[in-house]
Amino acid sequence: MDNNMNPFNGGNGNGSGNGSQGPNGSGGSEQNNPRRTSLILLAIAAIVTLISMSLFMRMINNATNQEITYGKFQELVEDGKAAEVTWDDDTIYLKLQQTNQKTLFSAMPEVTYYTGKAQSDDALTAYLKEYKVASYGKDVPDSSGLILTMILTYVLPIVVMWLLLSLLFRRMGGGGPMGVGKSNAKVYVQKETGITFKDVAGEDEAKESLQEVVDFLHNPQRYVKIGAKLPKGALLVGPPGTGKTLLAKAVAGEAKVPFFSLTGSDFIELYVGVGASRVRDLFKEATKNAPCIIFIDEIDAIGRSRDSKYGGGNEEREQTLNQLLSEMDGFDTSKGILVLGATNRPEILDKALLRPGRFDRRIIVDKPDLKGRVEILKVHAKDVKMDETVDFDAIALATSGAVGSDLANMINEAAINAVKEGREYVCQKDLFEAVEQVLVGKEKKDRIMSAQERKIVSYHEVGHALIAALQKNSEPVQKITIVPRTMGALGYVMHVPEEEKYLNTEAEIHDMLVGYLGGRAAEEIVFDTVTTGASNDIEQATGLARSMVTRFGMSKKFGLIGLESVESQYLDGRTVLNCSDATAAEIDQEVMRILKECYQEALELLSANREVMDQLAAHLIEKETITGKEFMQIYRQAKGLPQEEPEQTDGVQMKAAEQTADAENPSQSDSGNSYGTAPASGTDTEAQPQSFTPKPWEEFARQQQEREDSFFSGDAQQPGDTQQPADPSDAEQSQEQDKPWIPPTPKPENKGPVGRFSGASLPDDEKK
Ligand SMILES: Nc1ncnc2c1ncn2[C@@H]1O[C@H](COP(=O)(O)OP(=O)(O)OP(=O)(O)O)[C@@H](O)[C@H]1O
Ligand SMILES: [Zn+2]
Repeated sequence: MDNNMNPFNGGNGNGSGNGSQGPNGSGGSEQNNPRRTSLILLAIAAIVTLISMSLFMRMINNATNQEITYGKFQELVEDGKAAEVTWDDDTIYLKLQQTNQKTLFSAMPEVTYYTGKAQSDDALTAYLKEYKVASYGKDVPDSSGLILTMILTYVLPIVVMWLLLSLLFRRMGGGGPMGVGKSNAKVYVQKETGITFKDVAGEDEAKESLQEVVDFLHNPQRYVKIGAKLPKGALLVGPPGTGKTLLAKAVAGEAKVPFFSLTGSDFIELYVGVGASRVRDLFKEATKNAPCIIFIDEIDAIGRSRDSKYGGGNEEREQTLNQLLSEMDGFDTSKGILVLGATNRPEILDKALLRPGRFDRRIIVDKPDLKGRVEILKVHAKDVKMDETVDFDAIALATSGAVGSDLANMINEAAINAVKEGREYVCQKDLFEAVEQVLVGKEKKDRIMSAQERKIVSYHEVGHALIAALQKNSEPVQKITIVPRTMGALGYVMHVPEEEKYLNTEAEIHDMLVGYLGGRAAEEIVFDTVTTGASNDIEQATGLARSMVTRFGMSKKFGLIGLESVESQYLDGRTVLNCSDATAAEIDQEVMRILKECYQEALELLSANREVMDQLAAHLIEKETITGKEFMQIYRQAKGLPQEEPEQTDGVQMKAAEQTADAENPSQSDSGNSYGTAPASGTDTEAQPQSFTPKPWEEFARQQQEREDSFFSGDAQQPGDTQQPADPSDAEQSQEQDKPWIPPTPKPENKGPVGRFSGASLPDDEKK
């Protein structure tokens, strides 16, 4: 529920395309060993075969050859029983006359008799001639032919078999029959990657803790002299795409030591025991190369808790983990081996892995704040040509909740957009477009919507925007559009916060809820019927309202009770209820009550401003997209307010930023009317954008200006609290891209809901 609100958490924000994975170094020396072993093995196999073959041949020989005395030989010859006699240097061989009689044994080979040769060749020839026995001197069959046959018959098949097997094993990824269990760790020395702390923007605290480690690797003696020990391991923890892998590489780069990089799943193979032997191998190799860094990415793949709650009980994984635990105990840190791990799910790691002496440092690599985002944008914009309109502060403000990989992706999209339009420099408009692309997808220009559907969507979006404008606590509207997007939104309202926020007040959340429901309220007022387009709004509103009840202690009925806790704070922010079924039913009632009240309020606000709404909608239908500035102009005019920009308000009122967007997606079936050809599908609704978390209060002033000049600085997001506190729940609707999201909440203090959407900027002045 709630957690999902945060679109950025939703996983779309994951890694940018840059290869963030470990480096592929050259295969190290370990390659040679398997090859040598294979050769030795082949030789042994051949020798064994030959020996056993020759033994076998000798046995057959023994059965067919029989030694006799010389006297017996003479007797056989003289009796005329000999059929043929041959001899070599010192032996005479004799075959008997065939008996013609078929016996049981006739299939047996003929027996050859042999005896020592006592005469010279000539004498023997003469002697045999006398008895008319056929004779051939030196005509013994020579055994070399036999050996050749043997090789062809027996050794060749063995070799062929060996080759086939090796091929098979290699296919299976084991590096030859003997390669199973070798670690795939690639050694690469930092020079090759050239990543240093400078390439990692934001994340100053994480860099600081890692800096100490680097220093230790540089001068271990200094620490050893005092008696300090290098931490054995440090665990980098944080949401996907925040730069954990990048940081690990930067540590190796800064320390200029070899860097062994593996992913947790590299250890696990088909056979039980392979993982453990890979771990052993890895540490052996690392010890040889000390000082060095071992980096295990996605360590949860092997470090998952051994109890069954998180899917423990896998023999291979347990063995691998046990081996890792004992290796980490075993190595001597004064040699300078540091194990870095990275994970998005620290909560599922085995406790034994986290205790001091193993991964004793936990380094949080969280979503970047406003300043961090500006820095990340700058790092990635280094090699991109930008013109003078580019203002990273405005982009950063609009992307609260975005992580490093999202921002890297946005810069790249912007550059691609500029090229598409034939420009040589990237301008601010490209960047904002890229932000929207990442949040809500590209414009879907080929979707033709019927006039009626366009009208419905316009009123729906205007409903959201107008509520924002009428409320005090909403974020300013940056842009309203009814151009459908590929991620499902049929239209959306983008809000940009005036400043990054870490907390949301109850009033802000309430206004946010009313804003979410404003789209549906507008439909009901104007068309007397409702469509499926509000599904995402409803989902967002429900999640937010639920978090108010279960996590923020904002319901009178329940008071300050924690009814839900967040389970995976860095990934989807999933929550679990910790209350009885009866209470769960009451929670539902309470959520329903809150939503009903908010909807009622939205209906009242919009009904009271029906004319303004009609004017705005007419304008939107005609233009398709209007900026926040245009929106405010029409709004003021319709309300008879002075046109100038309002002053800034004091910092106090911060609005959470959020955007509301809605998507409408109507699936036809549902209530939606099916007017249009468009396939609207429900999908639309949901495109969720990612949400970024909001940030601090810096810069109020700036924002307003930006707003004014907005090219259109739109943005969407609401800010929730930035850091983790927030809950997700509040996130806004996804569909529209504007969702606010709430960040996961780690710290209690901050949990705020997240941003709100709607706030029109103007309202302040005019406040309803
Ligand atoms: N703080 C940052 N500074 C500069 N670039 C960043 C930063 N964070 C992320 N990036 C960009 O995002 C890319 C992906 O980051 P990285 O692979 O380090 O994320 P990760 O935290 O390891 O993610 P995962 O948990 O999904 O493995 C980097 O290659 C880099 O281009
Ligand atoms: Zn909506």
